[in-house]
Amino acid sequence: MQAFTVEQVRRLEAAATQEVPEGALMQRAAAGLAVVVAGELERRTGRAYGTRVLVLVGPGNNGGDALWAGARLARRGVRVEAVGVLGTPHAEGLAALLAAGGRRLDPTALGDLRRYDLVLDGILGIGGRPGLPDDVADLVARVEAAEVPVVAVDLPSGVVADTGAVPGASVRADVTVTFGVVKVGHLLEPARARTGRLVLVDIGLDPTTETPELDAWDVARVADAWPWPAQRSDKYAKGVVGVDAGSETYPGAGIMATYGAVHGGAGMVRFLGPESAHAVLTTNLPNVVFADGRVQAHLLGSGWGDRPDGTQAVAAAVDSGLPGVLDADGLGFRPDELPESWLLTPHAGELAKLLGVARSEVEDDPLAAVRAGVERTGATVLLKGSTQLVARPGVRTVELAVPGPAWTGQAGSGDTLGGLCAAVLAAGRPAHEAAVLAASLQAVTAAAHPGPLPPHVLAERCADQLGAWWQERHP
Ligand SMILES: NC(=O)C1=CN([C@@H]2O[C@H](COP(=O)(O)OP(=O)(O)OC[C@H]3O[C@@H](n4cnc5c(N)ncnc54)[C@H](OP(=O)(O)O)[C@@H]3O)[C@@H](O)[C@H]2O)[C@@H](O)CC1
Ligand SMILES: Nc1ncnc2c1ncn2[C@@H]1O[C@H](COP(=O)(O)OP(=O)(O)O)[C@@H](O)[C@H]1O
Ligand SMILES: [K+]
Repeated sequence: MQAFTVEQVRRLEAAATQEVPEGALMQRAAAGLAVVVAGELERRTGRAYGTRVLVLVGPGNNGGDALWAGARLARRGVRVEAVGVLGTPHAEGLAALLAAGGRRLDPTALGDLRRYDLVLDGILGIGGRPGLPDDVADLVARVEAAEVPVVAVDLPSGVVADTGAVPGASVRADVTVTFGVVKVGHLLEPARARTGRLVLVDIGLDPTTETPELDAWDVARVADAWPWPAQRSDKYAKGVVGVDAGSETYPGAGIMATYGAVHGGAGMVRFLGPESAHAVLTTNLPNVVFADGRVQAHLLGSGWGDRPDGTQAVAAAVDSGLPGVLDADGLGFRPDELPESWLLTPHAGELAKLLGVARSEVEDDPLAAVRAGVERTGATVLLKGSTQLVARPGVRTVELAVPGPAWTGQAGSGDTLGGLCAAVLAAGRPAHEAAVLAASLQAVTAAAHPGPLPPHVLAERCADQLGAWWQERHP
């Protein structure tokens, strides 16, 4: 699934408007919206006829969509009441609603919102500036407290369409019906969680003229793209990972990273980390080798702490000409320039440090931050967290891994993810693909095994998940 910016959507809409009569796009949007709302009413109450819908109407075309959809619903016997909450409502939309038997209410006459079966959020769409005025925020809070299902028109009002930021109050939608193309904010947290189920209505836009901002992977694409071994692949064809991770202070990081590399399907793992980790690895992963030797991909940095020879260790691995993953503390030892075949795996705090900005700056605009990470280092960058973004040199479109549950956010998950990435890299895949595939595998596995599983246990489940995908493909 691809997502676009507001500026791009405006261009696409302008191009489409040349081809059709005035107002046609809004009519298509309203028609699609009314179908989804009617379906939602039927699913929740068993019928649409006789149900009550409250339409919150802002000053722009987003309110227009909502009012025209309200008119269609009113003609089907839905009792539609509209309330203007910002500026002056779309004149033709309001007239259409009233003509279809809908009513306009004064905001002061709203009363108990629990009498409504559904609220339609037509306050702000792609024309919205961050932040809702206080009285609107109060009303939105009342809707949430009343626990009435909400369908958002195009975007949940209050979220930032181009970044996914939610700087203040915003609508929390159960369903968002968007038009033409998906917007960036639908897919990035925290706005993603406020979007609910996303429904895309075709209004005749042609997105092929624009370069997508985001390319979101889904599970089937991940499973299809996984570097499955060929029948004759031996351990070297699958790829050898050299894990130089952990330290005497943090031996666990090296162990977690090794679990990731083994369970991500590496043909062999050479462990080059601290000796204190050897006994645990020998007991639990006796296939791990402790001798130095040839590898197809490096993994460095997790749990290094303040390693005295960190700079030299990274330089030697990069100079080998092989691809690699540089994680956590290793990021501080990177050379000024890295090749695209090296994957950096910072979380928001680490990327902020790398860029010399506040963590909040990364969190408020992760797309810009991950691109800046590439610009700064020359490497491929995986920004970890609740939404995991991958950017690489010379490519505008940022890839988005399949998201997973928040359970994964615990110490050591990043270390195992580094190992999973290195396994895919060793199999010969480019760094950006290794990042998306590994991050998605971890997320999909966590979703299938909810709960606070320790990262090394989750890594074992990753191997099971790969096995399940393999079986689906080889029945
Ligand atoms: N274009 C097309 O072809 C199609 C568009 N479609 C629909 O149109 C929607 C976009 O419509 P839109 O451009 O009218 O913007 P919209 O989001 O309704 O709001 C703008 C108004 O809100 C105001 N305002 C903004 N932020 C505010 C704030 N924080 N607090 C207070 N006020 C604020 C802002 O005021 P201003 O910035 O001018 O001061 C302006 O008056 C789009 O999302 C989709 O639903 C579909 O029908 C398909 C065809
Ligand atoms: N809210 C979240 N939802 C889903 N996954 C998350 C969330 N927060 C973190 N994660 C996952 O957990 C990992 C934690 O990585 P990181 O912070 O580097 O941990 P560590 O360095 O302790 O191993 C991330 O890569 C991501 O995969
Ligand atoms: K809206």
